[in-house]
Amino acid sequence: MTTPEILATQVDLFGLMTVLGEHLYSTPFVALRELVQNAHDSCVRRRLEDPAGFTPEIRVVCDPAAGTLAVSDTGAGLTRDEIVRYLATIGAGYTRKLREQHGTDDLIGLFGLGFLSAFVIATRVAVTTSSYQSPDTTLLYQSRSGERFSIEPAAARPVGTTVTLHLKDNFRELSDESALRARLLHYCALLPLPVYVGDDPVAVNAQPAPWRVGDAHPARARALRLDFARRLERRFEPLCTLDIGPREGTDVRGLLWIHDAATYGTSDNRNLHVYVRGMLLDDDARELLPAWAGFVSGAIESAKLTPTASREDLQRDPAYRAVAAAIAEALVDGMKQVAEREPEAWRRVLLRHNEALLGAALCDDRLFELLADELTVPTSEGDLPVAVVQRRGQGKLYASLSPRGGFEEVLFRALRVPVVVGTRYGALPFVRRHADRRGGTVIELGTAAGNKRVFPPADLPADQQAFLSNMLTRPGQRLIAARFAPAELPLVLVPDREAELKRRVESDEAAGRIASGALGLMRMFTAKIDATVDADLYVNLDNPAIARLLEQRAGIDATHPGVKLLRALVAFVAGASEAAANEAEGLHTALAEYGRAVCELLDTPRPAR
Ligand SMILES: Nc1ncnc2c1ncn2[C@@H]1O[C@H](COP(=O)(O)OP(=O)(O)OP(=O)(O)O)[C@@H](O)[C@H]1O
Repeated sequence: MTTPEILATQVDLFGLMTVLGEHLYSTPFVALRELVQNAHDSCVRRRLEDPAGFTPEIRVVCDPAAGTLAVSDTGAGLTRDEIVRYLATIGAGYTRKLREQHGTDDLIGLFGLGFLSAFVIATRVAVTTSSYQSPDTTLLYQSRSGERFSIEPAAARPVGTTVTLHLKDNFRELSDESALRARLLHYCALLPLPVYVGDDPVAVNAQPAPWRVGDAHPARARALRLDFARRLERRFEPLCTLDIGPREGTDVRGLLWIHDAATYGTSDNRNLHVYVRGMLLDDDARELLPAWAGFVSGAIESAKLTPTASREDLQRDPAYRAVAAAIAEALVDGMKQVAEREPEAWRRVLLRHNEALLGAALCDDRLFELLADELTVPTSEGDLPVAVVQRRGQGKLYASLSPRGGFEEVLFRALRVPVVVGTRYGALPFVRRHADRRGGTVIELGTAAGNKRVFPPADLPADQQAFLSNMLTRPGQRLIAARFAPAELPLVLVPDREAELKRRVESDEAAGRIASGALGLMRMFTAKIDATVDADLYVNLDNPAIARLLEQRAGIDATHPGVKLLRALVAFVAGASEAAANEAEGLHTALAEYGRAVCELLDTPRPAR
């Protein structure tokens, strides 16, 4: 048996850097975050190991002319041995050891990788450091690629560390102070230690997170929250804020805000900043917000969330799910509170996000209860609350499923009853839920069941039925005798939507528009549709003109001006429907017939009164 050869795995540092720079982090700029985080951890270390007279401070200074960026801290510093063992050893760090020793939750570093990301944005990295363990010694670490490095004595400095990056050309914007400040504001908003930029005496994170501030006057607390939201929100003006307070089973705290910009039902402008131990981990954790909350942004912190190695994503573990559940709860509770305490803001929320809220109310029963009387649904008479639609429909909620104004419009405009536009986002399900919860009947116009309710059929002897049919219908129309309101409306033509579809699918034109496979399938379906009737003509027996027509039927034929006028009316009401919209010819004939009938009536001497 031969002894196996034992070899050490080689690390291609250049390859590893490419993975880090291009794949592990969403943007190489997060190197800045990593350096600030190291400075923070170093201050925590000093507080634990050498607290006497220690004032923690982190300062980030840039020099646009030189293209450099330097992150300084007053932390523990590093000895020569520590530089080699921790700073320059990938996957190792003192931070992890410190956490294990002290069981502290304050430290951020975990993986021993972060420092490496500096080489993704810098051509050269220089670190001057003086350890509290040997304050008389200052060392300079330098490296171009992270692969090889030098250590040499340097001019004395106070205990602490300064990491200077000579930025690559494409990352030079970090040497611009305002760009730097904007990024730091996001990264460090919740960091408990002060982070200064340049020689500014005020820290970028001087304003504490609102949920960490003790009891403030309600108006001041509200202003603080809005101010915090404004600083973090990049796209929208915050309209109002909602607190995420402590809840059982999770440590999540934070703030949500509703955008002061209109959304549609399907708009998804969700955004969530997630901080873990004060550092921004994920600036787009939208999945933690409920899917219906397309109009909400926020910032949260939780020490229970575990970052993935990229530290820009979160592990989808039970803690993650608990945080998501707590956020959803807080959002619903928060909306209730805004409704109660901030009527002006609430009015704006409803105005801006009515359509999205229709969808939201369907996803959460408590939201439904909150919003049922506040939201409006689109109707033929404009946007109206469901209760109003119901009142004007005398207890019934009429909804149309047709995308364009059809017979429903003619009929219901005559009745002055609003019809819900059932094809718009959330409208019909919301109305149905409303009827379920608050009572009421939804009548879906255009469906067989709906039509039966709107036009209750009436008995008519066969000969009278045949007479009306001969006088008023053209081929393809079926006459149905009915009694319906308003009595002033003599007839309504209701196109058969399935027959309409059959005609469209089977037309030559469709062959060009629909992929042939799909067309074949659709034709199999439409072949079963009886298209001999393409519209039902509901004739209103309660209408005086129809009643008179029936009374005088013995002396009337199709040339009678009264019949011509009614036939023209059929064409006019058909004109409002989609099917007939293309039948310009039919409308034209009807207009001519209408004109002739009027002339005949004018020419007929009126009986003396
Ligand atoms: N500014 C600093 N002051 C003192 N020590 C530092 C500093 N920066 C880095 N170090 C040391 O170098 C080690 C490695 O840093 P690195 O950023 O690579 O990893 P980490 O911070 O431990 O973990 P993570 O990859 O999760 O950030 C740290 O654990 C710390 O011991």
